[in-house]
Amino acid sequence: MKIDQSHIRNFSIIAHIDHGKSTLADRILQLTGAVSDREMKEQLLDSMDLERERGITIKLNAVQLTYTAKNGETYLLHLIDTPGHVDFTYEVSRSLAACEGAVLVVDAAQGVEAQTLANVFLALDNDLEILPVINKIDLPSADPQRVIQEIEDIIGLPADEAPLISAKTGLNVIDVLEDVVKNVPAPRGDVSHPTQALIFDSLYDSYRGVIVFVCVKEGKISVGDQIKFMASHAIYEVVELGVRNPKEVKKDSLVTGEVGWIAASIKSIQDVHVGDTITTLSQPAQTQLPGYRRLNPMVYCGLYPVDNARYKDLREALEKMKLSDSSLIFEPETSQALGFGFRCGFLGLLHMDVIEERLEREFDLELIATAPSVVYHCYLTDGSMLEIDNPASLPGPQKIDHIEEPYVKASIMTPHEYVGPIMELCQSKRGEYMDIEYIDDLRRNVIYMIPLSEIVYDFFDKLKSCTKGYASFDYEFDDYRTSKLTRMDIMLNGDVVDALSTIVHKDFAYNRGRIICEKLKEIIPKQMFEVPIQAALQGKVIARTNIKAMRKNVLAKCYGGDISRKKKLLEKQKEGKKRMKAVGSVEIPQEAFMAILSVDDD
Ligand SMILES: Nc1nc2c(ncn2[C@@H]2O[C@H](COP(=O)(O)OP(=O)(O)OP(=O)(O)O)[C@@H](O)[C@H]2O)c(=O)[nH]1
Repeated sequence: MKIDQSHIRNFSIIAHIDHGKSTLADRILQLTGAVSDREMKEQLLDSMDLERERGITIKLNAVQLTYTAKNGETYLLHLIDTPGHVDFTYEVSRSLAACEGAVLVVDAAQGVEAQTLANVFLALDNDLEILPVINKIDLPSADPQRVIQEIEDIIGLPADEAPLISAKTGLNVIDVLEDVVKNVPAPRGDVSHPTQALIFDSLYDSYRGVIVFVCVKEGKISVGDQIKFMASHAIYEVVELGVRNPKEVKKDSLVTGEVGWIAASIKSIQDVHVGDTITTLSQPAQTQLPGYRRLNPMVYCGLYPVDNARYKDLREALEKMKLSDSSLIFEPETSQALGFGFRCGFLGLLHMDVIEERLEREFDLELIATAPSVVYHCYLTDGSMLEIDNPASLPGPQKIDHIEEPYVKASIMTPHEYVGPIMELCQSKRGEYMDIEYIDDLRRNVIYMIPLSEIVYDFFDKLKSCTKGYASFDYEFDDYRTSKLTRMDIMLNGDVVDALSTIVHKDFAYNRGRIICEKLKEIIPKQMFEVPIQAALQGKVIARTNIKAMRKNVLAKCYGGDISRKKKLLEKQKEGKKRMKAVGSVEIPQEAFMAILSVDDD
């Protein structure tokens, strides 16, 4: 069936985590008959195990649906799934750039939350028509009127006609589709123009090479066309292309307004970047679509195979992972303690966790991860600047003029009764007070400038515990500021373990040093001999303890993750000795490398 461009609707669903985005997507797939009820697996769009387990959406996916509206006309809908977490902001933004509209799902019991706002801003940046939808009205605690008022007051969108739905039961979901058909504009491009297709995702297929997901903004792409990736200048011939509905369907061409996949025997993984523009050599475009940027990772850590012989496997796994995730970066690194591995850069902490877990699960690797670090700007006395993403590579103090660290602007949305504890927490993390915004009678938005390195430590967990999980947190990079920073080394049995070095604020160094030594003492199992643990600043020992007692329960306090992280830790712990690394004469378990994170300064 041929459907005219005026009857195409490209849209995303955006929401704060857990407000029901995936559930709504499932219902829409069912309603449009894309999947039969029997085929319906819960949360079909979230295809990765890991996502399902964690209940977060990481990968983008796009499906083509046909929908016959109440006006009797048939529309072609492209539903583009966006990842929901702040770490994936760039991918969200790119996937939104492929759309003309966004369905904004707001939980009728929770109301507007931090990421609701963040996503709305991204949608506005991309000039999208935003359609609010109130979900979970089946819940006894639902208060749709209050939420409608919030959407109008906080976001400034008219919401009195927003569909009131239950994605769970399917109630009124059809109204969402009617809303999309009526209010989302058709794609604007022209099929006779030079071709411009936006890459918003890619994945690696071992038979066909890299599969690229695109939205054709202008012109068309056909099987056999020579295509060019405008940022990387690479040229390939299209072997196959098509759409997903959600099964893969092959087609002869993708025309303006369509969203689909392209296979072109792409073997070089470096050629494909999310956000880049594809054009054809027969109808070449002069300019790229706007918005492409290289991503700067915010958090780095070292990843090492437990078994050194698997270094090559780790490299291959990272290369493959990079295909579906252009924001991952890595380069070889060696550590005296851990051998050969990679320094990897991530967009944020969740991103790091997810990549690590996928590497272990999908590639059957056992990894040791070092504590995450941010990127410091180290200004030397000769006037030059070094970017330091690994504490071990910080030069000696006599060469350093000053060091700058990244600060983020943190917005914490919270019930008003937790404002006090949150301010105390932020203050203890070297935060600088900016503002408290009044949202409504019950809620406030607390804004602080905080060093990213403090968030990399145990900020999330602390925040959760001091607000009983009621606060939601969002951060964005602000700028670099000068701080009194220094490297703290940890010595085991007299040897510096490079993978345990951290960069710390001088005022906190003594306390942290002491706690880390204590913590390592708990975690590192008893050896055949007594092992001194020391913390040192520039060669000067500031804390010391000895390992000799029986091993204690590692879970008690180490690496204060949330429940799932603790479980992960427990599992790793069960595997026991396997995950040990012999460092000099001392066996160190994985937890030790993370323990330096969960340091209580109080
Ligand atoms: N009672 C009720 N529960 C719902 C409704 N819609 C979704 N849920 C539940 O809310 C939880 C979160 O729903 P998801 O669809 O996974 O939320 P999401 O926004 O996709 O979450 P992320 O993928 O983490 O961003 C699940 O347990 C759903 O079963 C609804 O209409 N009513």
